[in-house]
Amino acid sequence: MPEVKDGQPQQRVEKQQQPVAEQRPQTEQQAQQPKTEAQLGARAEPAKFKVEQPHEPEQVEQAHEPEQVEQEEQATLEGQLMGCRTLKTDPIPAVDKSPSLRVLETYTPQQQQQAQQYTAAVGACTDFACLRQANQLPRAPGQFPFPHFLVIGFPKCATTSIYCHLIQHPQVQHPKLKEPHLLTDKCRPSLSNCSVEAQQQYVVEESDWLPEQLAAAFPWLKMAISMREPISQAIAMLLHNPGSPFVHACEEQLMRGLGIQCTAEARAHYSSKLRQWMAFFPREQLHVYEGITAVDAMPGALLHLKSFLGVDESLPSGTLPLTNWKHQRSGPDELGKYWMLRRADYELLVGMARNDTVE
Ligand SMILES: Nc1ncnc2c1ncn2[C@@H]1O[C@H](COP(=O)(O)OS(=O)(=O)O)[C@@H](OP(=O)(O)O)[C@H]1O
Repeated sequence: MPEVKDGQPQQRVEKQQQPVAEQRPQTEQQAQQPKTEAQLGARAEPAKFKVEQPHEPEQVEQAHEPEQVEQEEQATLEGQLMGCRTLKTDPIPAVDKSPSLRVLETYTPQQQQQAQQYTAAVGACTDFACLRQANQLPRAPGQFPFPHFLVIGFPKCATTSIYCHLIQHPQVQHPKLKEPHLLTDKCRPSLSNCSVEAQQQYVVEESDWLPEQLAAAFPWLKMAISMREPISQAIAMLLHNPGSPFVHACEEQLMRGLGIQCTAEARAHYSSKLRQWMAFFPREQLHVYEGITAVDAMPGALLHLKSFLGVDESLPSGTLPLTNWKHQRSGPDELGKYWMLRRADYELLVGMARNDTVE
């Protein structure tokens, strides 16, 4: 999970070089690869909710020459941006993150020491109990407790693009992976029982226990919740992996124009999930935004998101990249056969969406 450092130092000691293969968790192969049926099924289930979770604490790096550190940081960023290409051939341009480090110069030696000690303590943790203890340490001005925010679901609501945008923000300390899969059902029923090893098996995207546990462990946490107009969200869910048995099972309905039964399974069921998060987090810590996938609404939605997170709204840019879109994952021919949406089917979908909204 990105840790926002509100105008405060990005601790270079937190950076850890990885082998190139590990640096590219969201490469085209991985980010754009169709997910397995189990993954798609899990997303489609009403009880599931996608969570971008806290990143594995990074180890303290050995001291390096400043030039070498700079080169390594640039290489790391380029590695991460590999999975954030707008199109297969157009990488998102890297931005200069150095201005965020200048705030260090305004700190007194004691504040610098506090900032470094806090960052090192948090970075050395391998479980939630340790993290809770590290968060008792004094922090430098502007230094947020860690983790500061989560970007949570819903699936197919441009979360990859949001990750790609935020990892370039100089005030955001981001996870190495977009979805680190840090929490697994081995954590149940208590996050404090989790070791980092256990947490890495697979995500528990379950809103029945997670909000309560997270609120208890990190009461300051801010939650950004991305939503999308429900019809295109459901269609995107269905076409996440056109070659999958899940889609084949629905093929007849899809060929008729996205049959109601299949689409019903793929729906996000926004309200029931949101209710569970709202039960445990105060409203001011929840930012629910929709329309970020709509051309007209995107700039405003992006500004509001960054304002909620407490970071400079103008950085790294005012535009959300377009990543992980269906035609990038599959050829247009493969998808094309599913685009014969008839008026009657469309009206059924609208009716379903309206019911969702009423609910
Ligand atoms: N900037 C921008 N504008 C408009 N639409 C956008 C943008 N960025 C991502 N998207 C669309 O978001 C869909 C992918 O969402 P996710 O990355 O959250 O998908 S995933 O759940 O992580 O697989 C995917 O939707 P579909 O193409 O309908 O599948 C993307 O096209």
